[in-house]
Amino acid sequence: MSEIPVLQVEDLSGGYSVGRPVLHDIQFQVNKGEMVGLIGLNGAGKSTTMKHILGLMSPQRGAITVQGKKREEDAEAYQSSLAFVPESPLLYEELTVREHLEFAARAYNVAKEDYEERAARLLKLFNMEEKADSLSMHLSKGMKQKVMIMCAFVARPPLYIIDEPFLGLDPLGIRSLLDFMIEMRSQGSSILLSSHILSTIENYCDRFIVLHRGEVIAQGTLAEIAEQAKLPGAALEDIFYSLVKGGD
Ligand SMILES: Nc1ncnc2c1ncn2[C@@H]1O[C@H](COP(=O)(O)OP(=O)(O)OP(=O)(O)O)[C@@H](O)[C@H]1O
Repeated sequence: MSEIPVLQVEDLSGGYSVGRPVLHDIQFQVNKGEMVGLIGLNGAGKSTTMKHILGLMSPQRGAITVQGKKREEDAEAYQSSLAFVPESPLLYEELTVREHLEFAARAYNVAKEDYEERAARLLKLFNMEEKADSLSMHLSKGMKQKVMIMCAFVARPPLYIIDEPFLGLDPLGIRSLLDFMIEMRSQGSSILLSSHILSTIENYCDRFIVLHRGEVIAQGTLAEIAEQAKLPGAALEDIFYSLVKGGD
């Protein structure tokens, strides 16, 4: 028997006002231990899809399940199964980096020893040891983004929802993030990642979902979407360009 998907989005339609959906019958899943890239032009509906998954918006039609459960069935279990890294950092100005990590660990009921080990490793990996006791208002933009990323990874939920994480990160930070995501995936975590940096995610994601004007116009492995675009062997950027042009 196959395992239930960690995330299942079924026939999702939704948007910001009733009668004017931005998303139309979105259908995809993320399985255990998979990293899936959500790609699309500005305004395609990537963040709106993520807001629905996070429970910040309610579907107008369709359903979303995380580990087989809808948010309405058990909001606490649903919410603790996922961590979100937003596109723009949202931090408490008067808290230090370490206090943010502690706060995240407490919210996800992480045991003290696990927290200490994870926090030390993340601070080192993201080159933030020297800033651990700095207030977040004294951090650079990229450092703030690193705090959001570290808070998600300190929690270690089964599912990560990561919205355009590379903007503002330096090349070392990008590499650290990619390596860490690979490690989490190899330990069975699932990741839904949106990014415009197609050449970066091309070699890291197991599958891709191409959103265009609120619809999924293609999905599958690189080889599968290349087939759908009739461009076997092409790079993700060329496949994407061709699919989006064809979708207009
Ligand atoms: N708060 C909002 N109120 C009304 N409409 C919105 C709101 N946020 C986004 N939209 C609309 O929803 C559609 C999808 O936007 P969304 O932010 O999901 O796109 P995106 O794929 O994440 O784009 P980007 O790559 O620019 O981040 C767009 O038409 C946008 O104008």
